[in-house]
Amino acid sequence: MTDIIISLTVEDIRFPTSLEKDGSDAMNKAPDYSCPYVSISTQSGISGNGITFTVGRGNNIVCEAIKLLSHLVVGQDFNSIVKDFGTFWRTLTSEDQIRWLGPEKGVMHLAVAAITNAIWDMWAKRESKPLWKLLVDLEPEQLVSTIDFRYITDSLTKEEAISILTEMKSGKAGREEEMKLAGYPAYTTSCAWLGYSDDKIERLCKEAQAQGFTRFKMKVGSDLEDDKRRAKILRQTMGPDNLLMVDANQKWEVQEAIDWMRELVHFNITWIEEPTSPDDVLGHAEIAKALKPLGIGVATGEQCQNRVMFKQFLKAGAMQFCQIDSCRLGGVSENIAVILLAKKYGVPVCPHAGGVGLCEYVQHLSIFDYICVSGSLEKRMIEYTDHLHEHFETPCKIRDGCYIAPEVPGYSIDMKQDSRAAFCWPDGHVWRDLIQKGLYKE
Ligand SMILES: C[C@H](O)[C@@H](O)CC(=O)C(=O)O
Ligand SMILES: [Mg+2]
Repeated sequence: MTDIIISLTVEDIRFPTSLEKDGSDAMNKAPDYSCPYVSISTQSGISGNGITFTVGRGNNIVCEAIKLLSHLVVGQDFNSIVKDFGTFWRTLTSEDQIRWLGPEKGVMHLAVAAITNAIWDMWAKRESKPLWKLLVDLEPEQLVSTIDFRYITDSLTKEEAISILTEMKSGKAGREEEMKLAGYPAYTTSCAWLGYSDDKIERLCKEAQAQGFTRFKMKVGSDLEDDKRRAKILRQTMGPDNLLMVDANQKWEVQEAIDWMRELVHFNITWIEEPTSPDDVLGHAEIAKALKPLGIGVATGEQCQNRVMFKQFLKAGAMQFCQIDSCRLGGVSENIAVILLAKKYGVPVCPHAGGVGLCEYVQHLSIFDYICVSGSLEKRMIEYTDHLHEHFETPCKIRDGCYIAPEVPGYSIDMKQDSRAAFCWPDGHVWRDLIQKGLYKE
């Protein structure tokens, strides 16, 4: 039986997070967490929502890119899509003329992510399962059929992917129980955005510890003396045994990254994230080699364009922590491809979640990773940021510093109608007020 997709709409939703410097870092000094919000529905009345993430200006361009792709979605049979998701995914990334705008990178790939995330949400809702559970219950062959293996077969074939998933069937039920009871370990970035004062960092770190967090990330890269002072505050507040990660958001040259991190080494740092350009595989490899004797790994991925780039980072020893991004990669299927690649190369996956809705999303991916692919929590944790959860119908839940497995069907991204109306750019009343006060320009 067919179930034709009859509509795809997109809204430009933005939050004025830059007013409080929430989300600020060395490269993005004043981000306004934003998302194109896609809604898709079928003739039988099933619907799904999806987002991708931007930091404000340009969100409208991604909305336009989504509209440009919509003719490839509307009119398609939803049941046929989920039967052969990989083929459908390729139609979105390989449209004869639009492909020139990527391929599989930048604005067009963000658009693919929003659309396919919405379709996965719709699929999970139809099965009355949270997305992670849909993934866990799919047979290896069907799960693998959602992936486009083009350009990665030299490193991971369909057959290898199926055998990884088949081997990991053993112990799945126990791991699923564990995720429901104890959850997946998290770290918080929310104490130490670059624009926060020293007092605020100390206060937020204490509050986060009281909530059960033992792992923290701090933004670095603008001024070395500032970084040392802030790292000292954090270390003193969190104590010597808790984990500290730092994130430079692409600020440095390769040698500069190595030198800067040598200056911070005595703060006992687990990883340096995005030390340099996200495209510089060999540069990352050089940094990783230099920092290995200091016990510091390199983490990257939030701006890693696609599975092909991840393949190179993983093969070159250029990332010790693989930071998949639910909205930068082309949705769930491409994230699964990278999770499988990471397993093959023995690199732990620690998803990026600094942005609106990303915590809601990546919890599903990591829980699936643990149950079906890695089977391990060693060196693995999901980022948590404490912003904007109140706008979602089913926000992620953190207990004792861990994400608790979601129970509600879908991909946890339904945004409240009131929030969408208030924060719609530029006509939502929140934006109208801010524009009128002269704080923003249309
Ligand atoms: C602009 C975003 O807030 C970015 O700083 C997030 C990020 O790098 C992270 O969460 O990691
Ligand atoms: Mg980062």
